[in-house]
Amino acid sequence: MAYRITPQVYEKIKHFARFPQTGVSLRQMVMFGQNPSQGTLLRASQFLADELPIRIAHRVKELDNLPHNLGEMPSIVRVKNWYAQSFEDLVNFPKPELPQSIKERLFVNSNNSANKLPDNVPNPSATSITTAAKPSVPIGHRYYSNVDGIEWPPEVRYYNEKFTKMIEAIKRRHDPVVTTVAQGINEYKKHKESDVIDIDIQAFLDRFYMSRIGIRILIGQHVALNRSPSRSDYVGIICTKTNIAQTVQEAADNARFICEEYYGLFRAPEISLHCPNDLTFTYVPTHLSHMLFELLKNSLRALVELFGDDVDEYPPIKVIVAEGKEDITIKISDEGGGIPRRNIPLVWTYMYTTAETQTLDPNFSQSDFKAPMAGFGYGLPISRLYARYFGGDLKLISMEGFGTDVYLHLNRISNSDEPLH
Ligand SMILES: Nc1ncnc2c1ncn2[C@@H]1O[C@H](COP(=O)(O)OP(=O)(O)OP(=O)(O)O)[C@@H](O)[C@H]1O
Repeated sequence: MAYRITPQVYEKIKHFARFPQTGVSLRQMVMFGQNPSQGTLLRASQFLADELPIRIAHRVKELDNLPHNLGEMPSIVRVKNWYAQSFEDLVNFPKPELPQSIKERLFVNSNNSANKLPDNVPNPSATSITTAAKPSVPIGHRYYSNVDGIEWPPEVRYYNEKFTKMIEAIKRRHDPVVTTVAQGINEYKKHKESDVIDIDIQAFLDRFYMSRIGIRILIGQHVALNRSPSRSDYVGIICTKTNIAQTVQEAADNARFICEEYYGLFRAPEISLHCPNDLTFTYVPTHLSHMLFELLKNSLRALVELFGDDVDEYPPIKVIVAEGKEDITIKISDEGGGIPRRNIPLVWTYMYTTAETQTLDPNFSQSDFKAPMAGFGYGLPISRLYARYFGGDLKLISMEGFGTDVYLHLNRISNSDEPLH
């Protein structure tokens, strides 16, 4: 039977939505997650058991208050039900039953300054996402802190495993959120017979997808710490030695392959890379790959559409990586003809594409778009959210009639606050 939000659950959601969200920086996650004991993991699950329902409740509330009648579109209602269902799973999950002595030990180290995580600094990109950004609650030592030095009874491991399974299922339930919201926007556009996305809807989508990134990082990180055997250089999903040259090369190979398949080319345009081979930094490699792949795909497409699919050679795409104290910047330059200046603001809006629009299957349940060459108009705005998430940014400058330069700034200090609102 289809899930319905009961009035009691609604009341609870409203209650939770009154609490502020607590941000976690990349740096805090790295410091916390090194060789966690079962007790530390238990504290982390307690943090998530408090934090995730708050974040989810904020989203349900927002989905309820959408401008115009977007909230009534069937796909948006579907998404709201997923959020409410996950909220219920979290708040109904039983608290751990532990002997008193263990409970006491669990919080014993929490005032130990050696275990205290550094406070966040304001995210330099947060203000451009929302004008009403409130600072999130400092994480301090309340939640994530290492508790060690004792034998943890089997109940602790058992609880950690069950909790991990539950949040993994939530992550899976939310896999098709981006495509389903996109479907909802399509429904809305048809309804109002216009192609333009209102500014308020655009702002909602930025906040909504940004929050989704945060929730998925928290869950992904927790699952990885509980599940995966520890790999050197990795703390959960974060790699402390993310190699830029290697990541660009892999994204370039993938994008060129897709381009060759899509246009039936013998050889896709070349991509030349200027980057020290040993340049590494702390980042989530899957995010970096995703952004680079999307940007390179755009440049490849622009070149093939400008020069045609039957030329012997295209002007190569140049990828230049610069290492500053604060940022690592990756510039991608193509000679694909650029974008008319009038259209520049549009490239950051969702659903703006010059490719033939793809139809979205309403029952589509894949986690992300399965890489066609182009067609949803999500590549740039979503990549910018990923970049901003950890304090970076994405900028695009075009010379119409010549080509486009995209600057991907990645913040290497990585202690900026999560952009929550
Ligand atoms: N390097 C570029 N050169 C020329 N035009 C570009 C470039 N990058 C983006 N664009 C324009 O911006 C539009 C939006 O790009 P975006 O990456 O957001 O979506 P898309 O590539 O159309 O679809 P997808 O969701 O599959 O990424 C493109 O359709 C294209 O018209």
